[in-house]
Amino acid sequence: MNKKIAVLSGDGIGPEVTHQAVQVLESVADRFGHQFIFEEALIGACAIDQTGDPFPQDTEQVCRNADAILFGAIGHPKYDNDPSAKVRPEQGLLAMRKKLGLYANVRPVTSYEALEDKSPLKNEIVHGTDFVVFRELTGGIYFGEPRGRTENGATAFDTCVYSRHEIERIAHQAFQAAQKRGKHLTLVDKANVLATSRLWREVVKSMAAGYPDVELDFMFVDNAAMKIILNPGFFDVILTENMFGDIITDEASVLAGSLGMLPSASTGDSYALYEPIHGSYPEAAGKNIANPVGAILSAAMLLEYSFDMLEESAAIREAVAASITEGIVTSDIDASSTYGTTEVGAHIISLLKSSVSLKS
Ligand SMILES: NC(=O)c1ccc[n+]([C@@H]2O[C@H](COP(=O)([O-])OP(=O)(O)OC[C@H]3O[C@@H](n4cnc5c(N)ncnc54)[C@H](O)[C@@H]3O)[C@@H](O)[C@H]2O)c1
Ligand SMILES: CC(C)[C@H](C(=O)O)[C@@H](O)C(=O)O
Ligand SMILES: [Mg+2]
Repeated sequence: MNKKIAVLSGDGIGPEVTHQAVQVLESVADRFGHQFIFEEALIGACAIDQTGDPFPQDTEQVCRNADAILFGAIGHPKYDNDPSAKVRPEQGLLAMRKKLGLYANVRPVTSYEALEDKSPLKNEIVHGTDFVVFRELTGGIYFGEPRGRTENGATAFDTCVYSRHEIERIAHQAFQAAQKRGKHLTLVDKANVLATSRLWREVVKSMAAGYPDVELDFMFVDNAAMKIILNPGFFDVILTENMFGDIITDEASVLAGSLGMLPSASTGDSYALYEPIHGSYPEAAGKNIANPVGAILSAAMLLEYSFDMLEESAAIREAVAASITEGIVTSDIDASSTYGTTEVGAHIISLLKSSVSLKS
């Protein structure tokens, strides 16, 4: 198959981990007889430096022309530490999500048996963790208007807005995912306080009759933050709004071993983008210590979701799991490890090659 992939590496560790994901995709193409054409484009702080715009028109066009988009991470301390900055890297990411209509962010959370002993949590808690978070990505407090400061600057305000339509379209996806998995959907919200959460509850409840085989329950986000760590086995599919989903998935990454482990798919009606859930981890940039697994597993999601290449994506997941079992991991997973980003990526590729040649 011939496919065009837009590659937006971004800032900090973004280029390092994305490079490993691209190498993995090249290796898949080689072994399975596909042709992937990669087109790079700027986003985030590096785009501001070169064009003044965190999501330039050229980048948008590259995304629209591609069959799928692979994204790294954006963000730079010079903006994080300057609250008065008018243009920020994060605006590029948010503009991209909004303009491309990427409303459903799917974040799978799985634990690895080989990492249970290294977890700060007890083995029996981490063991068998396997749930997926459907995070709404283009609404809520991230985008609501009005937002800003009063004239004298003494007060700031953001607005959380959700419409029935925005809730329904992602809720259908979460119900359908639950039907294919453990048939259990949990809506995480703050309906005891927020009007938007009460609308989420009303809409999702009204849809439940269409999915009679799915058990639906509701949990307040503060309780969910605790239960995810205490009893992750309770969860199968979590559906939640934009900001709650952002926060609980960083927390959930502890179950997988590190924030560097979790991949995601950001999908809409016309485009799909794949991104590790972590940020640009500026302290690690250029040091060859970032965990590339979240980016590599995002490439596996890309093959599965956008290209329907199930065998290819499974091969990547198996190679990642085997590499972890062999202890070839970065230092965020095992502090005594001497393997860096490139060594872990190269090892996953070597496992991928040998597993494919064994099968053929
Ligand atoms: N999607 C994105 O592009 C995205 C996501 C989150 C944060 N950010 C941006 O990234 C910058 C840094 O933010 P932050 O420090 O809060 O979040 P971060 O995700 O970059 O890093 C937080 C911590 O997670 C760990 N970590 C993250 N990725 C890792 C990896 N691949 N391997 C090993 N450990 C990893 C590190 O301990 C790090 O200190 C900010 O500018 C922020 O706005 C961007
Ligand atoms: C950088 C930031 C805007 C972004 C978000 O909050 O969505 C990030 O944390 C993420 O998880 O992708
Ligand atoms: Mg986040």
